[in-house]
Amino acid sequence: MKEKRKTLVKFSGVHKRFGSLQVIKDLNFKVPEGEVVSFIGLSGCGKSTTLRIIAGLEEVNKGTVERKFDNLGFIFQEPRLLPWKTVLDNICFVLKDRIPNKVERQEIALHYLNLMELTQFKDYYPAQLSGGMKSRVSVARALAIDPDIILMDEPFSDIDFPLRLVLIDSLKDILEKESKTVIYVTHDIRDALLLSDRIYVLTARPMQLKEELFISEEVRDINNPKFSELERYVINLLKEELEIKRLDEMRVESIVIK
Ligand SMILES: Nc1ncnc2c1ncn2[C@@H]1O[C@H](COP(=O)(O)OP(=O)(O)OP(=O)(O)O)[C@@H](O)[C@H]1O
Repeated sequence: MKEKRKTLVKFSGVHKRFGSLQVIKDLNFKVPEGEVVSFIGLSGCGKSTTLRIIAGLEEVNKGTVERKFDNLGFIFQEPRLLPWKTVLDNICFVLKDRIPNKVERQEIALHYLNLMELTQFKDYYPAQLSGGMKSRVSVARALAIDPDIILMDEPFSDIDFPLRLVLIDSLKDILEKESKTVIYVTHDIRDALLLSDRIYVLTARPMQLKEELFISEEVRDINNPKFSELERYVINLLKEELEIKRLDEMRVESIVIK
């Protein structure tokens, strides 16, 4: 019998408003330990808000949020690196409390920089890096901390697709080997299909779950015809949501014009 995994995050009937703007409406989902779970939805639907709620940075207006983890790593949409420290030192800095030995800290940092194809830039300062390189440093930093759960908010959006494939491959390897739990937010369907065990497709705002998809190892391969089939399927789900959003906007405009 398959071992039942512990649930690290569970949303039950969650609602979130900013003033009069209802962003999340009756959202229900769970994130089991050891899974990579992606959230795919249109821009502005409420994905980052959901991550911020999981991280305890936002309160909800209604519903319950269960969090069964002690520490988390948060990779924000904009990489938050210390500008006065080199790439290597940015990572060593966050390891200070856990790893007292400096050489050991550097070894861990270099291991994750290598995975993100950044070894040759270890002595650069953040201002000398491109946007995509900074994002990769923030991914390496979150992995190095070894948290119970990692929240990733579109970390690869500034990176061209061929390099993204290489990085996603490295990331997949390490996530599998170390059985990490990850919540990955993106509007790139291919990233989500390549990385995830489970995908939550979201509706346009107010955000709800539109569909839950389980992705097998076999499908997580860009050369598998089932990959393209599933990609088209998700594109169509999002197109439906775009239509609904447009109709809603037209309705609001016509009310304003009246
Ligand atoms: N602190 C806030 N105050 C007011 N409105 C907010 C706040 N944070 C987010 N919003 C609004 O909530 C909605 C959802 O924002 P959010 O950043 O969660 O979307 P998203 O799905 O992550 O978008 P994207 O994919 O473009 O990053 C947006 O309309 C945004 O303007």
